[in-house]
Amino acid sequence: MKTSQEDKLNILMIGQPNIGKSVMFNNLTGLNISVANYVGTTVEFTAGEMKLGEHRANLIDVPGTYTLEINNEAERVAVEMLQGRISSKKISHCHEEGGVQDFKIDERPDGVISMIDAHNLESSLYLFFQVMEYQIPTIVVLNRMDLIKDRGEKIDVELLSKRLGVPVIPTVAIDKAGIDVVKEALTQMLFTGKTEKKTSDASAVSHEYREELWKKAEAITLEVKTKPETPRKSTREIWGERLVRPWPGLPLAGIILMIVFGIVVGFGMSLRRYLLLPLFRNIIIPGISQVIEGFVPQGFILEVLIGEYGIFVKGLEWPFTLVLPYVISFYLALSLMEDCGYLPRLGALLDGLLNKLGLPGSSMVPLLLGYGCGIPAIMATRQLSSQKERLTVATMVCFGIPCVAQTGAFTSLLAERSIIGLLMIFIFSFFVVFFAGMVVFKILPGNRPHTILEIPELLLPRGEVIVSKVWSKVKNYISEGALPMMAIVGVAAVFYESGIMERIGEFFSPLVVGWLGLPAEASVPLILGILRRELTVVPLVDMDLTMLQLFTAAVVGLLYVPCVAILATLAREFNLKITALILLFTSTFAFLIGGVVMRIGSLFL
Ligand SMILES: Nc1nc2c(ncn2[C@@H]2O[C@H](COP(=O)(O)OP(=O)(O)OP(=O)(O)O)[C@@H](O)[C@H]2O)c(=O)[nH]1
Ligand SMILES: [Mg+2]
Repeated sequence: MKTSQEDKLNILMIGQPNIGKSVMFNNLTGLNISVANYVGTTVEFTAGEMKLGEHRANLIDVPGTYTLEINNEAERVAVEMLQGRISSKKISHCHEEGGVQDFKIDERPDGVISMIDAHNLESSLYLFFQVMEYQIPTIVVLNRMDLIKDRGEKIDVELLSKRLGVPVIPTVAIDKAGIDVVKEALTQMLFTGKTEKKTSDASAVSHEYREELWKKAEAITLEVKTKPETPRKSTREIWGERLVRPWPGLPLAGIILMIVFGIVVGFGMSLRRYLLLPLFRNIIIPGISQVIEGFVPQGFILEVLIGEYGIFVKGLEWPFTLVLPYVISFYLALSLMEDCGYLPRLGALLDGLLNKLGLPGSSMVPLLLGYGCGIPAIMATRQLSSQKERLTVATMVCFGIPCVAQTGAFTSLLAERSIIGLLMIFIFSFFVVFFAGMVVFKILPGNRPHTILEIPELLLPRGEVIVSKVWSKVKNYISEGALPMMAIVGVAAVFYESGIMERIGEFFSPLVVGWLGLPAEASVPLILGILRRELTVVPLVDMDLTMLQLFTAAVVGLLYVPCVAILATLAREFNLKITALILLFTSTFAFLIGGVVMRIGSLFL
């Protein structure tokens, strides 16, 4: 085995989507990768190190797949992984200290953890049989045993193990139950058992063959599973079903979304007003300013550091008091919806609407992720089954879905002046996204493939998961959002103090002043916005704008180009031509529609 960690063995964890692989991965490696209650959380392979007694091994969390028949990108890479033909770039290797490193696996893995969902035994077994064809030493982890108990069902684990011919370990990953036994079984398989690898390229996927596998899975399920005499449904299951039916699902969805909006805006605003703003304005910024004044003489440098637009004034105020409160409130709301399994239910409810665009309900997840950040959203489109769907959803995300930082900026900009204005921006965004999706889907060649929407269990959200998710997003925002924003403000401060900003303003003034009706200084955010999306909006907070100007600027900011990081993701996931087209169309439409909004608005306001 040639790996970058020469002496370590590589173990793949393979199973269906949303059955707890990533929770198990975190338990086994002590790392903290993202977990969510919907299909397709893991779109990249993640590798981490696992201690097995005195040995160490690499564990690789493979994104969930239903089969190994290469129906989509995730399945293709899973197969390449089993065959040991994967390029290093696709795997992010996490360390306990944090950080990600390139990792390489160019031979067949040494072992497989085939994760099986106790709750969905039959279809899990189908995948298991396909994994077994690669003839790699395998153990089965039978997860979500708690859900079986809820229903009053039983699984004969010993008999299952006998039928499958490999060790089967029952677990409840979220309660860390069974983890030690999994480690023990792995140690046995890898270090005391025979790990000889036979070569095999399993690709026998004829129709008859698949039928045969299904029959086998069904027969074993019938044999090992006992159902209670009077099948009972848990309250969770009953509500899980109610929420996807139009009645009472739709009205409840309305209420839930209002609550979410309330949490994001209300909680975020209170955090800003009562905690972060006073903290930064009255304590942190004056404190830093005092220290800097102590040893930097009056002049250009002092102005860049602590002048009106200085690095330690706006450079702290914008990221930490304008955006951070909403990063916290948004991820709190999203994590709650994610963890309890509500997101895909929303997808199912809106399936009809999405179908009108030609999109499956499952595209709801990448679209909603886009409200956090466009990058994971574009990556999550990998789960969609055709290039046409992927591109449609990616375009929708780029065109009109504000990222969380931008939402924070919009809220700070508009909510205090007019909640209706803020709501209108979101409704407007919704229409733009819908329209962009419809047009792109029409233009692109290809048919609508048939897809099935997977609805996960409705689960009670757990406090510690929510806290750890929000915390990891906040850490991520500080290192990848706030610090770069400070640096950009620093550069802008140099331009501002040296008078270059004014000249840039003059240059763009026909467009910004003449067409959009904004003051000349508003061209600055448009330039900064290419670097970070929220910067199209944030600087406007400190300008003295009318309501119509605010709204126009917000519309331009919303439709304006995606930030550089998203452009890079687009280029990587699709290609340069598509990236360039998206860049061209977003910027053209932003100015075009911004001007039109201003003209129509001035008729009324
Ligand atoms: N009831 C119950 N829920 C579990 C268990 N293990 C995980 N979960 C929940 O199942 C959901 C999915 O967990 P993940 O670890 O993200 O699933 P995954 O298999 O990695 O999913 P993909 O990355 O989409 O393939 C989360 O909400 C978990 O909290 C378990 O043993 N019992
Ligand atoms: Mg996962």
